[in-house]
Amino acid sequence: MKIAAAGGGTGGHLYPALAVLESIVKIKDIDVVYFCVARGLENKIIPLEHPEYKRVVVDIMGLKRPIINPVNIKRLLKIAKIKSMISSETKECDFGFLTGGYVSFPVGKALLSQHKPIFIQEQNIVPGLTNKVLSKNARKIFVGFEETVRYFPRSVRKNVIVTGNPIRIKENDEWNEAKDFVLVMGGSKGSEFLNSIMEQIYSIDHETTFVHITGDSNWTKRLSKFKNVLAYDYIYSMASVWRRARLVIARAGALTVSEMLYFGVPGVLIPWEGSAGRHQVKNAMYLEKTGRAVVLRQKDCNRDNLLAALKKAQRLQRQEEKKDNPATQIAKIILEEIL
Ligand SMILES: CC(=O)N[C@H]1[C@@H](OP(=O)(O)OP(=O)(O)OC[C@H]2O[C@@H](n3ccc(=O)[nH]c3=O)[C@H](O)[C@@H]2O)O[C@H](CO)[C@@H](O)[C@@H]1O
Repeated sequence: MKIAAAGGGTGGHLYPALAVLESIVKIKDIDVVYFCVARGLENKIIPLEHPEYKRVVVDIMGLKRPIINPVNIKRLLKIAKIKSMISSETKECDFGFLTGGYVSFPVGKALLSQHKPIFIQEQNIVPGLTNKVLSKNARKIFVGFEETVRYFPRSVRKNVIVTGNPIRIKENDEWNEAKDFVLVMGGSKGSEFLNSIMEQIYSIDHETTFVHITGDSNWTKRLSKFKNVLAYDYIYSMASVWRRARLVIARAGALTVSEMLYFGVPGVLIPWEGSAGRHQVKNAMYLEKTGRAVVLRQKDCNRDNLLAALKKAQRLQRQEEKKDNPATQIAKIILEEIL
């Protein structure tokens, strides 16, 4: 059997897909065909970590927001052009697992036109456009949060299953450069805003150990001059990092938020206000409501307010790592449906 998988551009779409695919393959020997965005993170990570997957590179770009934009006509025409290439690849596949992002749209459409079942997974509290459209014909829709269900059309809600977001735990994930530190991360691409506000904190806090993922080699060099800061462009073994962290200061991408809950690490969230439908704000608010984070809006985020938020977050206890990974549950449901 063969599965057509897509979801990428950023880690927030890619890692949940990998977590589920790895769980599926553990149970049943299925070949994976992964549709990658040419400039997406998946096009870099998959050859490194899953050279056995067939990689199909799709050269498209996401639609600009707001949707009514002349640039989008050109982008939609491009999607139409590569339709036949995608269809000839999905012809070989038996079903699809899609985690959103614009590449999932043409792949989902191609599978549906060939009458093949698709399964989708939504990470954010507010679903993305691709998942909302594809949900109408999806066999099952897996969501990270209970609140997400009401954002799907009434007619498809019976197919929505609340599982929590799949957590990617890589085999041989063994980062051990530090322990009991404050992790700083701006999602899978880093955040210029977090990098620069944290530089102000580092210039006065010389005691706390920080592990800071910058997403940018210039920032890594610049922040490495502080003795108590371990700066990285990117880390490939995040499970071990989470297991060793005491607190986190981060953007509120769905996977950051879900990993905080899964690994039991509390922290300060400064949501990226530009996210579609302001979904990061909703992700962050959810975590604050559950008592696992202090939320600081970017407009209020200066050095002193961030220090105060950090102090407040220090009162939140670290919790035990969760035992059940939603990735396993999703894999089992898909296989029950397919086999
Ligand atoms: C800028 C942007 O478009 N962000 C979106 C993107 O998140 P984005 O990928 O930026 O961030 P997320 O927090 O959702 O996920 C990041 C993922 O990358 C991993 N990681 C991160 C840094 C690193 O060095 N190594 C590493 O493996 C994290 O452990 C996590 O699994 O998709 C998410 C899920 O749809 C959305 O909620 C975000 O709003």
